[in-house]
Order: sequence, then C-alpha cells, then structure tokens
Amino acid sequence: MGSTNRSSPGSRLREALQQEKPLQVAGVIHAYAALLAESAGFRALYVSGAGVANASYGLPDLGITTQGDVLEDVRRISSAVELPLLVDADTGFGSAFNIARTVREMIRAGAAGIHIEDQVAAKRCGHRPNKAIVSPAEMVDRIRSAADAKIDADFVLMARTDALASEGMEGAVARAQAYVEAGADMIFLEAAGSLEEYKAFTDVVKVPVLANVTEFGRTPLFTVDELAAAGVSLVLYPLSAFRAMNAAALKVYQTIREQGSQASVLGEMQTREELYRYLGYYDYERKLDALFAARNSEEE
Ligand SMILES: C[C@](O)(C(=O)O)[C@H](CC(=O)O)C(=O)O
Repeated sequence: MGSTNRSSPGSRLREALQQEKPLQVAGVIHAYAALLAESAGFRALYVSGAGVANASYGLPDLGITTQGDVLEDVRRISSAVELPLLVDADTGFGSAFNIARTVREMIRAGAAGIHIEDQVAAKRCGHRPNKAIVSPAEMVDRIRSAADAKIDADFVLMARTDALASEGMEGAVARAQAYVEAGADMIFLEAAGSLEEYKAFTDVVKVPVLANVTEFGRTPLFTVDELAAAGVSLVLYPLSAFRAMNAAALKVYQTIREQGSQASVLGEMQTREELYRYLGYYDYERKLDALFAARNSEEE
C-alpha cells in the first residue's frame, strides 16, 4: 500500500464524508454535467457504469464496456472538476492482475475511489431480476487484489454486494464482513427495499455504507433524513440528471421534426449565457482579448 497523501482525491472523498451524512453523491454523465453538479453544491461525484455504457457507447449496462472505456470518461471528468469522483468499476474488469491494474489506472486517472461488485462478469443492473453472483471466496480475492494494488492509501475501495436478492440479509451481511476483512473501506448495499434493511445492515457492518437510490429501481426514493436515521453514510443518485436530460433531448428532437422549428421548446433550453457561465467562458474570453490587445500594441 502506498503512503498517505493528504491532497489526493481519495483523501478529499474521505473529508467529504466527514462534512455531510449521508454524503450525497451525484452521477455525472460527462464533464459538463460535473460542472453543473459542482455548482449545485455536491461534495462528491460519481461515474456510473450504466452511464458510460448508455451515454458514451449507446450500449446496455451488461458488462460490455471495458476498463479503458470507463477510464476515458473518468479522465475527462476528473480534469474538469476538483470534486472527488467515485467510479463504478463493475466486477473489476477481469481477474486479479486486471483488477490490480484497474485500481492503479483509476488512481492515475484522478478517481477518488471505485466500487467493485460480486456479480459474475456477465453482470446486470443491480435492480434487475436474475442476477448471478460469484462465491464469497472469489469476491474476497477480487477485493484483496484491489487492496494490494493501491498506490495511494487514501484511495477508497468500496465493495458492492448484490447478494441481498439471492441470499437475503444474512448472506449480504456475512459477505460484507468478509469483504471488509479483505480490505474494503466501504460497502455498497445494492437494491435494498426498506429502511429497516439498511438499519439492520448498518448496525452490524462497521464501515461507511452506501445506498443507491436510482430511480425506477427496487429502492424507494428515501430522503437523506430517512437514510441518516438508518445509519447510511453515502447516498447515490447515479443516473438522475441523465434520465432528465434524455427526456428533455427527446422532446426537443421530436418537436423540431414535428414542428419544423425549435421555437416552442426554446423556453426549456439553457441559454447561451447559462451554458457559458458554468464553463467560465468569459474568463477565457478576457484572457484571449488581453493576448490580442498585447499583440496589437506590440505591432503598433
Ligand atoms: C449503480 C449502477 O451500477 C450504475 O451503473 O450506475 C446501476 C444504476 C441503474 O441501473 O439504475 C445499478 O446497477 O444500480
């Protein structure tokens, strides 16, 4: 394990956890969405595996996208914002050596942490039926390989368990405890259906626990206060803004085709002024103007 680096993204994620409980983690589909989430006041952001597959590649979230595909989005997003990024690393993208490489490359790409899950490589969305999971021993190997590969001790290794659906609370707790023992810093309890389940889990799992309140899934849209009372430390909104963007985009495309003009949906659009605001556009423009002015005065 590498030495502790106070200013690393991992340490910033750990600091954010001290500032807010549960820490709200916003899914950001691209760098611009990250700028918007930052301006809305989030302290931590998320790169969703479904988001990379759906938005960047037009593919379903079924374990089709690769380590490199996710890393590319992570690099783009981490270079646009200072906020710590939690990244969905699916099943780790292969066996022990691949998982070790995933950890190191994610750190180099600017991620603050990743989660690795206990589904089989041919994974599914955690909120869909018929998920298959690997044995606890196989998942423990994944976590050990990931923990050994940390080149920054503060990098957050989160183990996700999808066991609730097939093994119930007892199985999920036993697995989580084994994953923590193997080096997981935090646990992602996927697809819990009630606050009682979160409470029963957090009562015995003594590391920070994440709740995924993805819409239209198995988990009701619990509020931060409800989740705090159930002992949850992080709450994830992986695709909320993406779903809203998609609905808005489809409406705009259909309107333009049907009406031959975008006039009736103009009021729903971000203006040029608003678009530029989050980019810091005018600062760039001022610098450009100053450069031109300096060059002009030299030429005079
Ligand atoms: C968290 C998740 O893995 C994701 O890729 O964002 C998905 C989200 C979703 O499909 O709604 C999940 O499996 O929960």
